[in-house]
Amino acid sequence: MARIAYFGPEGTFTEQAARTLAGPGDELFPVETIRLALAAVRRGEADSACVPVENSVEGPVPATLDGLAEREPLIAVAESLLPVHFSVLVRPGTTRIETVGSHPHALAQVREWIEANLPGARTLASSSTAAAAVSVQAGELDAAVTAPVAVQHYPLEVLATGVNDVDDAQTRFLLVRRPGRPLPEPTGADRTSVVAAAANRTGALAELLTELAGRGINLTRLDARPARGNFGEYRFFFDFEGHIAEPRIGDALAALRRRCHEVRFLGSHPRADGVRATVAPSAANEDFVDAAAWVEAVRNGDLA
Ligand SMILES: O=C(O)C(=O)C[C@]1(C(=O)O)C=C[C@@H](O)C=C1
Repeated sequence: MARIAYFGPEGTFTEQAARTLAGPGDELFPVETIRLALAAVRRGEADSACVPVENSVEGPVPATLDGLAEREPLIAVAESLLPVHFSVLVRPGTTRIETVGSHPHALAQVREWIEANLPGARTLASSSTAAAAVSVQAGELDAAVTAPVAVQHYPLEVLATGVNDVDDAQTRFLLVRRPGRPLPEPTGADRTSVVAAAANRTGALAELLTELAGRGINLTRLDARPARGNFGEYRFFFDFEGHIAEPRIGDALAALRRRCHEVRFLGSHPRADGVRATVAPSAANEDFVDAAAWVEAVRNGDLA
């Protein structure tokens, strides 16, 4: 039985994602912020944490990226992809809506709906969608933009549902744990994540990308976040197809390690969408194994 901390309170999208990732008998508990969910794992109060990492409309979740790049390392061992549809919840009997709250990622995905349907309402950021529902219940907000399941957790009414501006929006969530145990096995449909700090000079990022491209590795995400030390210095977050157990991926990670003053491995795990890696010609794992065997044989004086 594992204890899984999730970005709560109850009724968030993250709770739904955590339920898809939990095993039978696992115990889930809500934590107020992404930072605290990661801290619970670092402190050993949780075996793993479920946190959002990227949304197809609003992009990366900065608190998760920064939280994984700093302090003791954590490793993503699984992911979940959820369709994101929003409801607007109000207290029963509400007739006037002056304030609408939600997580900033959620507010950004319903901007057009609010402009068209609640003109003049002020939007206010909450720590999560469900935290906004708690504020509505407490009378601090008039309406909350939440996951449809939130209405099952709070004594509120659905004013409208399906209010998202983009129909097929999705959010990807990670299950992270401390290092020190074997990684998930490669499946052929895996994602590897790293964060790297390159030197602040011409072409440094291009060189890293060339290391990946030259090994036929397909990127699925690239984000930059301030390194927080010197203004203008950035950390780069790379997600790409493949698993560190594969020779071409191991080879690429070794190259990033050589080129960067800081590289942190953030995990290799199966992709939730099951998309198998596309491998460029001459970049298959067998090609790497074959080429390494040839070099070894030449070194030994057996071949020329
Ligand atoms: O607040 C929640 O319900 C969350 O799980 C967070 C979060 C996010 O960070 O993107 C998850 C999915 C939605 O895109 C909106 C909010």
